[in-house]
Amino acid sequence: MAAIVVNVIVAKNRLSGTNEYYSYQSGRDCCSAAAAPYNHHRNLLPFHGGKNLLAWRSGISSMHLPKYQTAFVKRPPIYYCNAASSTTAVPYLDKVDFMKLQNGSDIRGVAVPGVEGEPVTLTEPVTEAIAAAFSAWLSEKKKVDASKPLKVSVGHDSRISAQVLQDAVTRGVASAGLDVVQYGLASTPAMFNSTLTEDEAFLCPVDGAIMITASHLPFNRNGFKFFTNAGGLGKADIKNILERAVDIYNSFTDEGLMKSKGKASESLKRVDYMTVYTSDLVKAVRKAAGNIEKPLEGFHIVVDAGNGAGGFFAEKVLQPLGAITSGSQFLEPDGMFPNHIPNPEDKAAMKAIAQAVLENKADLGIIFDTDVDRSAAVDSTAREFNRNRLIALMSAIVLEEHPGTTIVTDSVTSDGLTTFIENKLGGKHHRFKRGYKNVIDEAVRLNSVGEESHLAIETSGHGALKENHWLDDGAYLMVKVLNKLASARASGIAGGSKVLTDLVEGLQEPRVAVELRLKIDQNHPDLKGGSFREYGEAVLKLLENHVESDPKLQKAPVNYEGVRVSGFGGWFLLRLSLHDPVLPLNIEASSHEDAVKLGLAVASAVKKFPALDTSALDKFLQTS
Ligand SMILES: O=P(O)(O)OC[C@H]1O[C@H](O)[C@H](O)[C@@H](O)[C@@H]1O
Repeated sequence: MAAIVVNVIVAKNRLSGTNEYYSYQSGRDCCSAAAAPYNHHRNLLPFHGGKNLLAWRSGISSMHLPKYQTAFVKRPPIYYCNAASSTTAVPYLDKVDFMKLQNGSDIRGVAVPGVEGEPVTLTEPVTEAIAAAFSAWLSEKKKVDASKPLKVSVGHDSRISAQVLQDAVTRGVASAGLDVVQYGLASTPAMFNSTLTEDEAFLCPVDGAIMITASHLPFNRNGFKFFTNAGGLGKADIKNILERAVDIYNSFTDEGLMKSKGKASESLKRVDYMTVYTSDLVKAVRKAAGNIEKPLEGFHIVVDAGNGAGGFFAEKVLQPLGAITSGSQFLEPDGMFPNHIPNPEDKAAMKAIAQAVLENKADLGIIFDTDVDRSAAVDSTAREFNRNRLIALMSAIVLEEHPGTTIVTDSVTSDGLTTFIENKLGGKHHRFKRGYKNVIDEAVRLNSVGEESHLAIETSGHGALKENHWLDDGAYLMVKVLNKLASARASGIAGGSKVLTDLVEGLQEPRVAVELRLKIDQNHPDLKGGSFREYGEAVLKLLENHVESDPKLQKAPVNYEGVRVSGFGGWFLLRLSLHDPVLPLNIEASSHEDAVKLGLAVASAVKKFPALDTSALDKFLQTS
């Protein structure tokens, strides 16, 4: 249970039965500040839009925390009158809408209190119930041999709630009778990989894996991704797990919760799995370079991990391969993300790595998102390989190895990319839907019906290759880039990252490329009790009708989501967000004027929907 009393976070420590208060001040300007005294919390410096940040943590090992997160203040307990110990349902557990925690094929929620309007949804008991539900789901999927319990690996990114949630996940899995192997700080792809690795010394392969992450979302969020050796769980399985979690949560008793703590300590093991995973990456580069020990000797490559989990790449992958990594930045895990959002789609993040490359006169820059399933790069002149350019680069590499293969991408890729893949590289571009799971599943499907595909990749920087078990792995994408660098040099081509830049030569890029996100107000009377999805579909239908009656616009002949339209030398796509009550609008054109013409076509349709917040579009149309 968590209650906010005069802005101070009060959280019940279920196991000790006490409530604990913690507050701390955070933000760039206060890294060295100790915890704010209880009476002085109102005087905290403004942070994140002027809000005071107060956060609760318990049981977080200081090992994983940067200096300003370690100074928590413990306050005397307040006892709730209904908090008596019980062997029936636990009375202080909040009512939780588990189904709202589903975010496509992930689970996401708020794990840290203190942000106005964002109450904690991912509490320890909720987490414990979800982990127990996954374990029950897994036991049903796999044939359980009673003499050998199933094994589940658990890892996390750098978020400040990671340790608490890892402990709760451990209790949930153990309470279901499964063994738990904790990896600590890990990447999402490493967790999937642990279901495939054959190495008993590292207790692998595990039967299931749980990654605790909310990718690039703000510090107060967290979530879970689940894997078996068949890949990441899909939407239907996540829904099933959440339904199971409701029942488990509702039948929690104090006694049961105490027992799960005991079981957790009995069935828990810890393993340094990242060593196995990183040595596999190193081996892959060495093999591709003809078994040279240090194929990157002399290359200067800087890494920007954005204070996420990707710092390992410099020391554990690049250095053993001989690369110089000085100037690498934000490698230390810090769940407050004090430098920039760890997201290769973010402009500030790309600017930071580009600057680091120039300052260090490096050959290449590599940047990861928080949990390392996404990545991007910059060449020695600071030219970015992200979004369409990353797809173009990866397509060039993969099509050299597999001529004519189909490249599956998300829906917001540019027309120039299609021309590049099909005319310059001789491949086939299959522009599918947004969502990394969607593109991967589509590539797998194409192969199953006889259409060869070796790469599924999104503009977001998610990418998976057939040769790597369709594992969605930002680090492996970079391994492919490194292979190219190393093999070019082995065949006598000098010039560092120029070999990469040359590979995307000829890719036409639009002068203007924007994404405007139009929010649907779910409480607006115009929804007439319907869902935001139905409302969004109605907007799309009307837009489609408008387009059909306008001779200057042409609907894309093949399109898998939303309304994609060409006109004025550019294109737009309006679609429903995968997760949010939002209609993202992407526009690309060769001039702002043409982009505005496309935007006006959308505006004339969307204006008829009062629950749609079109201010982002209006603002775009007003700028000249
Ligand atoms: O539909 P949107 O709101 O733009 O979100 C789409 C994105 O959602 C998540 O971040 C997924 O990891 C991405 O694979 C996906 O592309």
